[in-house]
Amino acid sequence: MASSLISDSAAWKALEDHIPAINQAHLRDLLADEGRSASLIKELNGTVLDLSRQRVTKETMDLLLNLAKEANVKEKITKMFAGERINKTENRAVLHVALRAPKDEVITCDGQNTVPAVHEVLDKIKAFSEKVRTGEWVGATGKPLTDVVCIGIGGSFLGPLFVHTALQTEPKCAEAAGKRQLRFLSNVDPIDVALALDGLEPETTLVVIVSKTFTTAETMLNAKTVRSWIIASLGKDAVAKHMVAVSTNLKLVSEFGIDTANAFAFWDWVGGRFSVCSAVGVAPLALQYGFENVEKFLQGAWDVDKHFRDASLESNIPVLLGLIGVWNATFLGYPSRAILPYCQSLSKLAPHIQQVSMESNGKGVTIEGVRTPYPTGQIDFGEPGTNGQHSFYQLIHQGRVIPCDFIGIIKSQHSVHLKGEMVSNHDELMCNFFAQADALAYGKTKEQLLAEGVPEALVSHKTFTGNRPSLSILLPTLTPYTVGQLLAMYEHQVAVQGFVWGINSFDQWGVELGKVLALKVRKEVSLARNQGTKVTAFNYSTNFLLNQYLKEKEEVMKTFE
Ligand SMILES: O=P(O)(O)OC[C@H]1O[C@H](O)[C@H](O)[C@@H](O)[C@@H]1O
Repeated sequence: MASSLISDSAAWKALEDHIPAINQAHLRDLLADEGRSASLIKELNGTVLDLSRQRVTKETMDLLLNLAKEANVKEKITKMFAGERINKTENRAVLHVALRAPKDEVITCDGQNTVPAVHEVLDKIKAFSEKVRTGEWVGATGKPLTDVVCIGIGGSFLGPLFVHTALQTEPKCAEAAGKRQLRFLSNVDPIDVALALDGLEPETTLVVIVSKTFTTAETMLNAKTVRSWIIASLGKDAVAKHMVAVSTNLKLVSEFGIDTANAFAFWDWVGGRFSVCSAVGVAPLALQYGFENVEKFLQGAWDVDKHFRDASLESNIPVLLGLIGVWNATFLGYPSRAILPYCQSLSKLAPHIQQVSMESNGKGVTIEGVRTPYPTGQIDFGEPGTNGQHSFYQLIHQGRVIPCDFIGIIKSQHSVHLKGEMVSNHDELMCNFFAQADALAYGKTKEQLLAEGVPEALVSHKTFTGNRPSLSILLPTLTPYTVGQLLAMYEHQVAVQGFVWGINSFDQWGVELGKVLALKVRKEVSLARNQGTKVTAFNYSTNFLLNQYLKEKEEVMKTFE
């Protein structure tokens, strides 16, 4: 197939030609047009998306939609849902949507309906989690397993952590969790092992090893370390009662010593960073919050999936989000995006979306392998508001332009209103949510400052240029259902961006080189430690640093087995 670059298309050129017109317009003026604002506000099952503070006009949106047509976005969505192998470099389908499809849906891959297999695993998790939660499944000494430690990294960690953090303060979920604990062990740093196991007893702990491949070095070393912790206290036979696994590689699970009857499968058509709705997230979350709550989370994601699959481009929320992302990152030249939830329970949203977005779209070539002459991907970061306001917002207001995603919740998980205070605590938080978006858009002019009597010498320091784009997402509540919606909106936004850029959002070759080099370093470190020799295998700097590091003999504080 001849490779064609989207940037050679007339639709792309029309957008480039349109940039000067947008550079003439200030958000202050654009926001005065109420019709424009109304047309940029969308709603889906109670969740509102407001794009009116983006640097776009009706013409921009039309041109972006033309670009989506030129890039065959609709066809690509259809191919994704049809189970075509759109992840060409790995020859895989991309079917995380099948993970949340209800039983009566048909989503095929290689002529096979995937939905029954998905529900078979869900049923297995339901039965297992209920047994553990009710105490029918006990540990080696007959005690119920009240604490769960999940071992996994990357996609086998960030999604479950995000959802867990969002649900742990939700009243119904908190009640369902009771005194149970869910912890995560991801980093191969032994400090993370110490933190994850601190205060836990092996006899009441269930370990869930989560790894798509079951070969990830960090996860395997952590799994072996925690297995030793269990064996040291309860003996070898305890492993079957205290360790279960989630993986696509059941052969390696079994070789590790885990009975595959206690393993929860998923499939190669689920990418790691899109796997939170598979057993990767469902197993730990069902253990903590009960299966019914996790079902509602899947339902929220599925409702957005259906909308993404069926809605026209013009009214399709993930498509619009994706187009705005492309417009900002590629055409307006804003390489970053800040994810700013005004909700402490969403504190792990940004780290999760970082992987979903940056591992997916951080590519330098098109799906046909041609170097992209235009920038792709976004640098994502974020913190909950109001914390971020007292940290990095200075740069966002007066330094570089960073498009912001503001996420607010209408009804808090925890309402407090002190007598005598003008507003409730949640209202106080949300006042900031509303104020920040307008502060960025409108800014503050020299004239306003002078009228306020600001001394001349300070005027330029206190001036805000404004015209800084943001979008607002308003969720009615933060429940398993809306967390599912939010997740799917971001997942599909990322896919749309990749579809437009013409890249493969579903592979991650960029993580390989470092892993391979680490193997070589490991070999040299082991040799040097065992033989007391100096490292000479690398460049001057690496040899120097390694020898400096190896000078000190490590004092091992703990050895198991
Ligand atoms: O689930 P695993 O096979 O252990 O993989 C964990 C992680 O490994 C790599 O870093 C990949 O880049 C990630 O996409 C993946 O999520």
